[in-house]
Amino acid sequence: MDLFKVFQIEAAHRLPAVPPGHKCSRLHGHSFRIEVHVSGPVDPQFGWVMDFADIKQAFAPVFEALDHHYLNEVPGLENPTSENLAAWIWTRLKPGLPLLSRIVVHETCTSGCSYSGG
Ligand SMILES: Nc1nc2c(c(=O)[nH]1)N=C([C@H](O)[C@H](O)COP(=O)(O)OP(=O)(O)OP(=O)(O)O)CN2
Ligand SMILES: [Zn+2]
Repeated sequence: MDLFKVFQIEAAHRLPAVPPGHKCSRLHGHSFRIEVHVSGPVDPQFGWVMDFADIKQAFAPVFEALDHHYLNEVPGLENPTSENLAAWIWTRLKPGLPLLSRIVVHETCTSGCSYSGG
């Protein structure tokens, strides 16, 4: 069974590796929507894979590190593409959330990426 919880992060960034004149080389912001997915068996006693509140608790340090920050200044996010952000979140969540199966980053309403580790 796969379950997920969605978080919204307001943050600014610019992409330093894009060619000169690319719109994303300019400072801009997004309301990033982050889906955190976990997969596992349904516990027959509780009727759930895990408590949504435990996903929220695991995500809290990530939220604090990213929300209302300039992502380029966050260590490890010097090039804050959706891809790098998804991998960055995965690396920080996986140790405390072993059932983590996927991170989905919605950078805009029409753009994003999905990362399952590895
Ligand atoms: N592979 C990636 N490509 C782009 C990324 C990225 O993280 N990974 N990021 C950007 C920009 O940060 C940009 O904010 C988002 O790009 P885009 O989808 O082009 O944004 P628009 O609002 O212009 O989208 P439209 O729906 O096409 O209007 C760029 N590329
Ligand atoms: Zn952007």
